[in-house]
Parts: sequence; structure tokens; C-alpha cells
Amino acid sequence: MNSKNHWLRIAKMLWDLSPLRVLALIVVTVAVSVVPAVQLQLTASAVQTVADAITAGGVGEHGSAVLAVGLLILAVSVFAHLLGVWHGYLDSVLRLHLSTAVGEEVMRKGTRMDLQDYESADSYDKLQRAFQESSGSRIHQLFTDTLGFARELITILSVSAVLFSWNFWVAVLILLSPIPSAIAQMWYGKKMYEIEYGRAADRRRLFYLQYLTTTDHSFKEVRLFQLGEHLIGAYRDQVRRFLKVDRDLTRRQSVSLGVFGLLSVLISAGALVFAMLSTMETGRLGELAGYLQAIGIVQASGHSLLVGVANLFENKLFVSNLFELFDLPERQIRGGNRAFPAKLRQGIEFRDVSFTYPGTEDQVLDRVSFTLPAGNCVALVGQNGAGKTTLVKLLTRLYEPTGGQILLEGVPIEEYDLEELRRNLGVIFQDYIKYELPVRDNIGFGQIEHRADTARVRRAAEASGADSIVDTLPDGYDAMLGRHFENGHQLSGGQWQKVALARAFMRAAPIVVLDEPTASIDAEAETEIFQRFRSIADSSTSLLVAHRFSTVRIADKIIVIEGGKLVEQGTHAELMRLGGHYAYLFNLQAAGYQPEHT
Ligand SMILES: Nc1ncnc2c1ncn2[C@@H]1O[C@H](COP(=O)(O)OP(=O)(O)OP(=O)(O)O)[C@@H](O)[C@H]1O
Repeated sequence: MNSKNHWLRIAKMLWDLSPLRVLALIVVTVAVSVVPAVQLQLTASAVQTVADAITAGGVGEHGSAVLAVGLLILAVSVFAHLLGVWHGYLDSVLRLHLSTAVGEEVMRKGTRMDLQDYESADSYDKLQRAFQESSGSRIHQLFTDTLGFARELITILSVSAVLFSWNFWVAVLILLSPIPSAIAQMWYGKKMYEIEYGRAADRRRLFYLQYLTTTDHSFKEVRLFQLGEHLIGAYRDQVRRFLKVDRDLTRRQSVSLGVFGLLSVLISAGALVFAMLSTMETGRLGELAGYLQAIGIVQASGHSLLVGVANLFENKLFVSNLFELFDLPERQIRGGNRAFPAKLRQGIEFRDVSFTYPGTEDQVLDRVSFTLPAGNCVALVGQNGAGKTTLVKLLTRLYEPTGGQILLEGVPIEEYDLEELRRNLGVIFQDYIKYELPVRDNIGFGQIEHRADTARVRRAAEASGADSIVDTLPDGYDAMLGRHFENGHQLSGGQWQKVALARAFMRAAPIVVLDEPTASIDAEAETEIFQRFRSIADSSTSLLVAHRFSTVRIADKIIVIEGGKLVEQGTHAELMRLGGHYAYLFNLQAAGYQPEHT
């Protein structure tokens, strides 16, 4: 996308936020820009009137002229001061509005992306970079830089008009004077930016190393595996590599700034000599004062103008990342118009379902076919990496099968309205979230619109066994969980899992999918939870991924997956009779619970 489009988008965003403020900012910027030229004229007039008064031998008839110029200088200074304050105010308010709007848009974008964007290393990297670099202040900076560019340009043009009206060659020299030092500065800025841009991946690695040594999440392993020194060493090595490059660049910058800056000084001095000669010719002493002031203004504005161009370029690249993020395609997975059935009669069927993760070659599921009859509980078992969670992701439509079909009541699942389908699914994944929020949210998020309904939250907690944990907390359902915020209560792994399970039960959905929901819960509590779950949700159709066979055996049907293929299915008794893979795994686990000599 070209920069013109960027600019139009930013202008539109700002305009939509506050058209009056944008207009006011533009007007104020133009007004602020011409102040230096006016002040230049006034300085020249002030010196000239005073000089004329002295030449005339006293204030006398020149008194009123001196007073008038004095009052004008005062008025312009007050005006310039007030304009400056107003400019700053408008700029800050627009920045605040823009940061808020962009921050919100970035979050919204995050919620609209597909799981695939988060799970593929390539797109995740892109997404994270865009999220990290995309702040509203970058956009605002681009806007401010552009306005700043316009302001300096107007200042230089208006000051030039005054200078050229006095003396052509002095004007040319004064305007040339800032160029050499600004070029040196620009070159350095561009080089530094290129280097930093190329360091993006290394910077993230540094950030990660710091993260590992400074968060509660990694503290235990870092301390007990004694990784601290290793991590600090890796950090130091990387920073030293940066330092070497930066030092070389800074040295070269100093040399070039020294040489080019000298050239700027020489041109300014030349301009001053010319100005003195010209004043001696014209006798207009006021202009000499004006030239002296102009050298300062042009040096500052010219420098800002040229360096501002480099900043503009740099910010434009960052802003491109943000717009790239905004333009990423959303929600490729779409639903149809079909309403979700009032009651499930047939259930769900996986028909020859195959799947390969995007950007990979391996077929993770290979023509898997089975049914999940309405009102039944089906368990999925299989070794790590067999494809169980992938099946859950397909059923919940986080991914689309690359082959075959999933049918709900005999109709392809993609024909159902996606939002409605998801509303009718109660799901908990093995990597569930431990929300650092009150218990009410942790459970109520399962059905956000009933979050305030304590009776309902309590029923869900009772079903998962989380109620006994909540009873011990001082604020009950309003108690804060986790350690990140004040008065938070940290739970054990199993307790967190019961809370997460309550979240899935909160929804009272006709289809419940539990992906290893009880891995951290002790066997006794687990059996109890499932018995209760089956009695509460006996009409729901559920899919249960589990490793513990004591849980699995309560299912109406068990599906055994191996290397992405369905290898066996049946009830616990049927599979045991079959004496195949399930029986082998069951016996293996059962043997683990037996004393060695019995
Ligand atoms: N996002 C992904 N991109 C590419 N491959 C993936 C992705 N997620 C999982 N896989 C691969 O798919 C295969 C099946 O993974 P899946 O998570 O479905 O296994 P699982 O049976 O649930 O295992 P576990 O019991 O360990 O949870 C594995 O080989 C895994 O490496």
C-alpha cells in the first residue's frame, strides 16, 4: 500500500474522531508557522526604529514609533504563546482519542482472526509484531510529523520571503547553512533505523530472555534448574553484539557530524559577513538584527524539516505494519443460515474426515469416520499426538477438514449459523485459561450474559466440584483468583481445572466437548465429577478426550485413534473383549495401579 493511502486512512480516522479539532489543529499549525517570519520583521523594525531615534539624537518624534513596535512585539509574543498552548492541547487530545480508538481496533482484530493465524509460526510472528508495534501513538506520530513538516516548511518559506526582500545572497547562504549537518544527521538516522529494523527477531529474543527471568510463570524452573546465569549470559552476548555495531556507527556519526557540521558553521559565518557588508551598504541596521535572528530560525527549522523527513519515513513503515494487520483477512471460516435444531435426534457424524494443518505436509487425520449419537457420551482415546485435540478443533469449527465432512443431524456442519453453533457448544480445552479475575468471571464467562446470576454460577460450580473451593474463599464468588492482582487467591492445578470445568457446565449446552478436563484432578474427584456430569447432562451429547481409563469406561462409546486413524471403536466391554489396542493400553494403565506382587 502506498503512503498516500496511509495518509488518507489516518486523516479519515482522525476526522471521524473529531473533525472540529482536526480543523482547529490545521489552522493553528499554519498560524504558528508564520509567527517566526512576523517576529523577524518586528525585530528588524525594533532595532531600526531605535537606531533611527539614536541617530536623531533622542526619542523625540520617534517615541510613538518605538512604542508601537514594542506593543506589537508584545501582542505577537502573547498571541504566539497562546497559540502554542492551544496547539499542544489539541495535539494531546487527538493523540489520546486516537490511541484509544486504535488500541480497541487492534483488540477487535485479534478476536476476529482465525485460530490458524495464531497457530502457524509464520503468521503468528507477523501478528505479534503488528500487535506490539501498532500503537495509536505511532499513527499520531506520523500525523504530527507530517504537520510538523508542513509547519517547518511554511516557516522557512515565510522567513525566506522576508530575507529575499532584504538581500538575495545573504538569504541564499542562510538557507543553505543547515543542509550539511542535517544531511549527516539524516544519514545516521536512516542507518540506525535500518539496523534496528533488521534486529526485530533478536529484540524479541532478548525480550523473551528477560521475560523468562522476571515472571512468576517461569520462576520455579529457572530457579531450580539454575538457568539464571545461562539466560543472563545469552542476553549479555546478544546485547554486546548490538553494542559493537552501535559503537562503530556512533563513531562514524561523530566524525561526519564534525565535518559536515563545520561546513554548516562556515556557511553561517559567511552569511553573517555578507549580512554585515550589505548592512554597511544600505545602512539598515535593523536588517542585521533580522539576519542574526534568521540564522537561528533557519538552522532550527531546516534541521527539523530534513530530519523530520527521515522520521516520517520511519514511522510510515511502522504504520504499514499496523495497517497490514488491519487488512489481514478475517474469519475465513464462515457459517450458513441454518438454525441450530431445537433438539438433537440423530447427533453428529464424522464422515471420512481428513486434516492437514495449513502450511504443513503431514496428514494429522486420515479418513476418520464415527458417530456421536444424540444424548450419548463418546470418549476419544489415543497416545500423545494421535489427533484427538485436532478432532475437537474441527468439531468446534476452529479449523475446516481438508477432506470428508462433519454432519450435525445429517446436515453438513458448515451450513449452520456459526455464532449459533458456538452458543450451543460447551467446550473446555486442555490448555484452558486461568483468568486472573474473580470466580464469578472464571465460571460466568461460560455464558457471559448470565454472569451476574449467582444461582446459575453456583449450579455450574456444584457440577464440577468447584463449589467446595469457592466456599473456602472469603469473598465467595466475588473472590479474585490468581496472583497478578491485589487480594488474589492462587489455586492448585486441580482446583483451577474444576473452575474451568464449571465454565463449560455454565453453558448447559446440548453439545459438550471436554478435552482432557480432569488431567490435574485426583481420580476419586474425577469419577464423582463425571457421574454428576452424566446425571445433570444426561440429555446432552458429549465428546470427552481423556487419558485416564477409569473415566473413559463410563462413556457409551469409545473411539481409539492412532496416528490420525481410527483403529477401534465400541463400549469398554466390547473393546476389552476385542483384546486390541484399547485392551492393551487399559491393561498397561491398570498394571500401573497394581502392587508388584499380588
Ligand atoms: N497448529 C498445529 N500446526 C501443525 N501441526 C500441529 C498443530 N497442532 C497439532 N499439530 C500436530 O498434529 C498432531 C496431532 O496433534 P493433537 O494435538 O491433535 O494430538 P492429541 O491426540 O490431542 O495429543 P495429546 O494427547 O498430546 O494432547 C501432532 O502430530 C501435532 O504435532
